[in-house]
Amino acid sequence: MKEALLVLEDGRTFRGEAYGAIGTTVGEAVFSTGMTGYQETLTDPSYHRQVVVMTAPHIGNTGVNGEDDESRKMWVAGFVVRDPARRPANWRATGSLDDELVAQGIVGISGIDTRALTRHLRDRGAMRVGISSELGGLRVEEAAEELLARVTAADSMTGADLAPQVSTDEAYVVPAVGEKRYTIAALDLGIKTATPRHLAELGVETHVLPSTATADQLLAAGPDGVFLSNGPGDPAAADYAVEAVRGVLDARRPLFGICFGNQILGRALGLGTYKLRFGHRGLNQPVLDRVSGTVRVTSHNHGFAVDAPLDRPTDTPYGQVEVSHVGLNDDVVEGLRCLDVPAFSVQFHPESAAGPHDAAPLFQRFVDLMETAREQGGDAVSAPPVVEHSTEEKA
Ligand SMILES: NC(=O)CC[C@H](N)C(=O)O
Repeated sequence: MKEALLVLEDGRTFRGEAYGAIGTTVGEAVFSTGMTGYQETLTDPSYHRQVVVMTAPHIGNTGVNGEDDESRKMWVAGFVVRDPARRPANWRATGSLDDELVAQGIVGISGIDTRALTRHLRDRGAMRVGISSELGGLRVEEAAEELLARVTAADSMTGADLAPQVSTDEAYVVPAVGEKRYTIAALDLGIKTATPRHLAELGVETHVLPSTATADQLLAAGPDGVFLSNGPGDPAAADYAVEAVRGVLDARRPLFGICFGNQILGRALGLGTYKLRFGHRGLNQPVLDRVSGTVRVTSHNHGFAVDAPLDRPTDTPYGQVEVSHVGLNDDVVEGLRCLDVPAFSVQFHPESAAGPHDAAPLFQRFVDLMETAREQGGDAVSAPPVVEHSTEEKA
């Protein structure tokens, strides 16, 4: 076993064993409470520059497979686990997680008391961290000191503009499954593969455009709607996306955003965003859908949130917006619904990769909005329809 070290920016140090690629890495320490779905987590572009601590104690049990990647590669800056599986066992497995981490150069650490580490992050907040498995014969104290210097020199997540680093360089199209009924433009701020796949099943052809696409570029092909994806970094740093969204709102095209997209819509409307102390990352976050009165158990991965009053609609240059969804653990804004333009968004993940399917009907809500726009002809459409979908529909 090769020794490895984890050092948090406040100096707290954990000793463990090298896991995945040998090396040194720094990033923002965050914890995910998902019991499953590590492959989707590792390949979710929203985790770019984050070192993910898994609270589930056994990781790697089902290995990796050729179907569950959410993008072209693993994006996490580092991976922290307690007890890696010694060998994978699953009918879909094509390899072991450990080998895949090595192949993709992801530095990890195992044998960590992830409960103690998570409690520390929960109490003190997300912070910068370093992992190193190249201690170079130094005493642990010396190695920890060296690593701490690298951690405190690293960029913080606040103010980080990361979407262009993960976005596609070239536009591409994901065709509809079966008959094509709608065409949308998707702003790729860090899109996951499951998203266009869900839309495709509803007859939607998705034209994925790079993160820096302008409103004119998004609207060039005359799409039925515009989609804003999830993505890494601080929404306060993505002014180009805010500008693009304002152009889409001006054009009154139906618009749906998720996660980073929710934050960007919020900013486009003039709302602020702020950094949560330790964020929401996991698969079982309860969210109240205030429009339908339903509680949905949802998949989350966010460290920032929109700042908006919960008790009344807010006046914006685009009319009024109300908070449509609220996190039941902490009253964080989890969704926005414009009342005077055809736009809405959620902070969580209806593509549910990984996670429960409770929120999948939101894609249908986007389709309903595009259908209404088509029937009424652009300008007449205002608020997204209030629809009560049963959770079985998509399960
Ligand atoms: N999954 C996401 O889109 C994350 C959005 C943003 N980077 C945050 O941390 O809040």
